[in-house]
Amino acid sequence: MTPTPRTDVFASLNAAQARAVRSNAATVAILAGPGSGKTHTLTSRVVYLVDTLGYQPQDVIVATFTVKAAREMTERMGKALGNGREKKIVLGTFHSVARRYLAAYGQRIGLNQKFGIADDGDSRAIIARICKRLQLTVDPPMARGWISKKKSKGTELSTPVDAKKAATVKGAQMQELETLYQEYQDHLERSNLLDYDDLLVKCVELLRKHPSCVANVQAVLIDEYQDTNGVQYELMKLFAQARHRITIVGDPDQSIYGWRSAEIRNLHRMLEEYPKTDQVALEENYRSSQSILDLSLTVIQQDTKRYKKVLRPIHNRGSRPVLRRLRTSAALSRHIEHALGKAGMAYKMVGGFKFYERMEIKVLLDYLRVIHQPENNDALGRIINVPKRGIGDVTVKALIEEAEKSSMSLYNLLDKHCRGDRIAKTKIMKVAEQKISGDLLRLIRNTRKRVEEISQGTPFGLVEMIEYVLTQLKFEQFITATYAEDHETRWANVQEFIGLAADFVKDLDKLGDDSLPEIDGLQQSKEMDVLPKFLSNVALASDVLKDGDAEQNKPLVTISTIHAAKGLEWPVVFVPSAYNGSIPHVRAEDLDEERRLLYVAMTRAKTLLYLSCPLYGSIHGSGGEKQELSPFLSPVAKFFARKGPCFDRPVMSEVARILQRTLPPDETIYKSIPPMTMTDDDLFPEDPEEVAREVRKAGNATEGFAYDDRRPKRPRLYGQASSMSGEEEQPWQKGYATTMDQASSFTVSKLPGFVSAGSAQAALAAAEKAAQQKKQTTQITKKSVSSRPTNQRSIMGFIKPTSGAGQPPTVTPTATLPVAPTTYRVPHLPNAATHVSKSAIDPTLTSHTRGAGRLSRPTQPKREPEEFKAKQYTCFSSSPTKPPVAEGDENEEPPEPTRPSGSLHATTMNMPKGLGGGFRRPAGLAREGGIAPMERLRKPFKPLTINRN
Ligand SMILES: Nc1ncnc2c1ncn2[C@@H]1O[C@H](COP(=O)(O)OP(=O)(O)OP(=O)(O)O)[C@@H](O)[C@H]1O
Repeated sequence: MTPTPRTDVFASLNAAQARAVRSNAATVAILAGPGSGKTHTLTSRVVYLVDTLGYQPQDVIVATFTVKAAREMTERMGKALGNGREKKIVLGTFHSVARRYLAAYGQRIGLNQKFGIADDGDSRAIIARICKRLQLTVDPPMARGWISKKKSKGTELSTPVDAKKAATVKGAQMQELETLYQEYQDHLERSNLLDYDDLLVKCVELLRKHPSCVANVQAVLIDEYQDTNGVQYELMKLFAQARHRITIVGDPDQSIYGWRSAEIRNLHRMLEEYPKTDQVALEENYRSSQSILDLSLTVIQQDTKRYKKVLRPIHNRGSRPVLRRLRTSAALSRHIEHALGKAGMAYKMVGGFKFYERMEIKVLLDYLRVIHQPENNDALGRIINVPKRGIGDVTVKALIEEAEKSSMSLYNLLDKHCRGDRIAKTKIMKVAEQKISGDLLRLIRNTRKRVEEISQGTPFGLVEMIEYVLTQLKFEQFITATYAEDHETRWANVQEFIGLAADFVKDLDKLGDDSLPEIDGLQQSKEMDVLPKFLSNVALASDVLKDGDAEQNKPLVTISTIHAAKGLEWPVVFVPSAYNGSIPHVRAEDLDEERRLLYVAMTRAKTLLYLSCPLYGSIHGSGGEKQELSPFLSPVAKFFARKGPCFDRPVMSEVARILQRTLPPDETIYKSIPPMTMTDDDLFPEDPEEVAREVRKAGNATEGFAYDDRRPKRPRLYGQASSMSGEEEQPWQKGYATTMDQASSFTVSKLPGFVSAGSAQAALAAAEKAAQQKKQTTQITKKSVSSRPTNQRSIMGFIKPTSGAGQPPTVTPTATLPVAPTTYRVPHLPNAATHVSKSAIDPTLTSHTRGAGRLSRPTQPKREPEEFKAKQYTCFSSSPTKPPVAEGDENEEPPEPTRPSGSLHATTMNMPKGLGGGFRRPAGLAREGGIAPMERLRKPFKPLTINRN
């Protein structure tokens, strides 16, 4: 078939990017800083390999770090390749590509083709149960981390760090860990389950023993290479074993997954193992303003051991990044969500609590898992009493033990027993028989039977199956009876789940079958059912594009963990809680990784960057004590502005220029701002302490006086309509799409961790319906021979820490903002359409006062404590205002705040939850002091925040 007309892949590439794309070397390493177009270059290389060199798309493997990156690449390649050729590329996360190989060829290494995936929750539960049963003294979360590290290290790498760590695990404890490891593996095997690490380990085993499975592979390309771990490195080599053609892109400065066994040394390994690697350095940053880039570099350059590299901004200086001292600034996403909800601004949550980890969704998924794989004892154990069937935890445990003793699956044991074949004649079995024979087994049996009948033409797809299960279980009644307070929201989640399943089925058609290409003489097992594909997608999806929202391109604020923000970009970025204890996190083991994390956060911003640090912490997070600015920021704090820019025309023009968008007329920009409203960043004082002192001096520090750092009675700057979303706006369109072209929508997870407008709508509808029902009824229930040209710097700059000679630091350590060399180019982008409209303010807007300088501070009105108390409010990055500390009383215990502080990033200690790790989870709706669910549900645009991490 003749490919359809394609776009010129080189049109959107600079010289270095183009060189990387057309490199003839077998191995190519593109290592560059943030925003330099690594992902864009990698994608373009795939297009070049297929379109120009004529590689068959199905002979190319592309491994990305997230599901979202995989989708975006597919989309971009689709536009460039045409004829749906992108669907044939074997593209996905390491885990999903490994799963595809195991599904197709796993039987060669003895895998049952119908293997399931044990997700994090499953692994945690299995380990905890073994620890309890064998009375092990090891901490289950620590043990789980140990097992995962042992698997993800790969077989080729053993490091001094690991040896040192192993020495700290004493003899007896090591013995326990080994026993636990063995038991855990045995259990997974019996249940025909593979955990995430196993997917990679087993795929390594398969490809070592059966290289023929990848005999067709012409090229392997890896995104975000700095975050690959040992076993992923081995897998990369094995994928490429036929022709050894590998292209990697990465940035050591953005290595933030050390806590998940990522090996920053994989880069050395690759350059040593493939000495002829063509190294390409990309030195231009297309994303951020010069000021943002310069300040981000001052942060990362504090790490003297890092690989230095050049990164030049192509954009103008832009507005100076802001570092705000606020009296309080709660990192808890809940406060931010609340403030956004209050302002009527739509938002989405990324990297938080996973959608499919919500109880009602988990239960449904477990039913589907048992239907697909009845031998999954864990899943069956979890649903045996949901909805309630009168079987307690002790009985469930005893039943699982009984099944393990009888060397059969719990399902088979119960099934045989209830059919009269009484293998185990225990009392437990009798109890189980009485309580479950009626519905559970029948439901599983009937559903499986219906699935088998599909081949005979019965329409019983995934959605029908879910609906059938819901009806049989009377699930809505069960939700209503069990979760009295937030049943509408939970039922709305169930509706959302059905919608996601429907989308998945549609996507299978749209994105194509993910089966592997046929290789001559090699037989593959084919996955015929949608259910196993859906289940593995759920288990492997960490963040997926929600097509609906992308299509509607809804403007949304994104609240995200820093880890989940990796690879993405936004016009404006806020980083709250930049204090010592939050970043670096108080429990962090690797300070350099924490610094890199802050660097990743800062370099996501295109035009405006705000960081904030609270003066005081919370009682739970930091004992209510005075907070110190993050040590990564304190040496460079003087370079930041103390408050944000005033959004006057010059600033807005600069923003438009950097974003390469047309600047809308004043009318559009300021239409939602009430007359006489200032666009200065004066909602909070520059120095909250100074204000407090002045207020006290003025005699307002009366007993019990609550200091308020808000300006009195200031109209809101945001309204229902955002200027960026104005209909008149005509966004600049590039001839290609990259990572962030759909910034406002693509981080919306298809399955986990998001709150979509659909869900909110469904919740509202459900709330309404429930309210009506209530009225009527009563309650129911990476050395090298370089081929690089002379004008390209060596990539070895990444490997050898330099002393600075020959590699001028980007930022000069003076108290003025680092000035860019005059050789910096003012952006010249082929498609840039920066039209700055007339400079005069539209006459109809003359009534708007936009502040141009420092404003005099209004006098703080004297307030009575009770009056203040009643007016406390939560704003973006703020927790409720605390009462003042009277002079002389600074050492006194501060009053207890109402909310604990938390951070929106994971640390080296976040993985083992039992060690106190894990993201702090904002309270659920039902938590005391929270927002009443019904009240939230009744408000339009009121987002849901239930059970989110
Ligand atoms: N040659 C180019 N001309 C214009 N814009 C470009 C070019 N190359 C990349 N960009 C733009 O720069 C931005 C960053 O690109 P990309 O996401 O590929 O960078 P990256 O190096 O992968 O970033 P990070 O490491 O931070 O994830 C994108 O908005 C992309 O459109």
